[in-house]
Amino acid sequence: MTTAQRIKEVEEEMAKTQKNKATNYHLGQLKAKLAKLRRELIAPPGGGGGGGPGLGFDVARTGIASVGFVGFPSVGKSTLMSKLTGTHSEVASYEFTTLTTVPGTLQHNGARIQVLDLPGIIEGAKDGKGRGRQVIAVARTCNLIFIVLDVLKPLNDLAILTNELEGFGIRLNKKAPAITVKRKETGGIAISNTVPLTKIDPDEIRAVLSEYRMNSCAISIHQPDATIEDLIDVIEGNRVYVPAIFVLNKIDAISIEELDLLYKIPNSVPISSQLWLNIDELLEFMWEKLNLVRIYTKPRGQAPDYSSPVVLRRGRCTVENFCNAIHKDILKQFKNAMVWGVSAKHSRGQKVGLEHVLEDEDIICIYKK
Ligand SMILES: Nc1nc2c(ncn2[C@@H]2O[C@H](COP(=O)(O)OP(=O)(O)OP(=O)(O)O)[C@@H](O)[C@H]2O)c(=O)[nH]1
Ligand SMILES: [K+]
Ligand SMILES: [Mg+2]
Repeated sequence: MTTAQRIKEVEEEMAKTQKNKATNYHLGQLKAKLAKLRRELIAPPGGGGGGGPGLGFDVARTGIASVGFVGFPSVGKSTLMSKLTGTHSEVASYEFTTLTTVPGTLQHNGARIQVLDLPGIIEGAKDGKGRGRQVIAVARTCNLIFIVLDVLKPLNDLAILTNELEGFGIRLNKKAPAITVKRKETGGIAISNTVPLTKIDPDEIRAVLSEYRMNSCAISIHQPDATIEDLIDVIEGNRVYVPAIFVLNKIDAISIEELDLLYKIPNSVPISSQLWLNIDELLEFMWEKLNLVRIYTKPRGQAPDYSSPVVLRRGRCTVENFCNAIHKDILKQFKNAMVWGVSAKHSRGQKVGLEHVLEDEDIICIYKK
């Protein structure tokens, strides 16, 4: 039996098992089995798949961050990408016009952002239908995913696409679960929680641990709504947590009343890529989700240069990161720096060292030895 067939078997078994106190253990086992099978698809034993060479389309990565376009065929991904970046990507009314990754770049708030137009995917993509697995493998490496949807049937399509990406270890708009798992040599299983748990059952936890042959370990849960899926994610460990925007395209085809309803979908932006409607809102939301930090450089005794910020990623935006982003030799000559803006303690500025964490739109002046 192929992995895909075994996955299907487990899924069928899950579908016919009613969820109650008595079946919690069994369902926990099945969920863990499923995760282990899916792992074989993400990174097949013996290599040759997953994030490794061969799977995914090779594109040179440029810019400070990348945005990948995922969606069903003909929802307007290439129309949007071509107009956003000025790079040509074939547009046509037939499905599967785009057959490979088409990269383009976009300048926004002084940052160079790579945009990856991808082939359309269909249900079953993660299990090997069409080029789906290659598309999803590229999406896994992006800093932001645009899920492009046809405004006429957004919710159903969104559910299918989210499920496809989840099957490949991608979690959209989610934080890594606040669960720690410590494996031990002996001592059995210890489960502790710092908050009351509402969605996870001890039987399920034991079933999952047994399925992973983890007979001695300490599980500690710090999140009230933690689920068994969250625990499995932590045990599997190869999940990526990627922000996503649900781009509802082709609003030129619907009425204003219908448009009002769409605004209720979280993380979504309605647009028309063809008539270029509401693209400013999309770009603003993109910027917010990318979580980038702009730093303006101020030469000694001069005004700051607001025209070309150094753009860093949040989480990697210390003064040291800033220096490295300019030139690797700067670190050797670094004495200290003055910083003005949100990260500075005083409005008149603060003298800081390499470990100081910068904030968006801070101004920095570097002093050399
Ligand atoms: N009405 C309307 N049509 C659009 C819009 N954006 C794209 N289209 C049309 O939708 C069709 C598909 O557009 P593409 O940009 O090729 O779609 P795609 O998602 O890249 O398609 P694949 O590469 O085949 O997956 C074309 O006929 C476009 O002209 C829009 O905002 N409104
Ligand atoms: K198309
Ligand atoms: Mg296309």
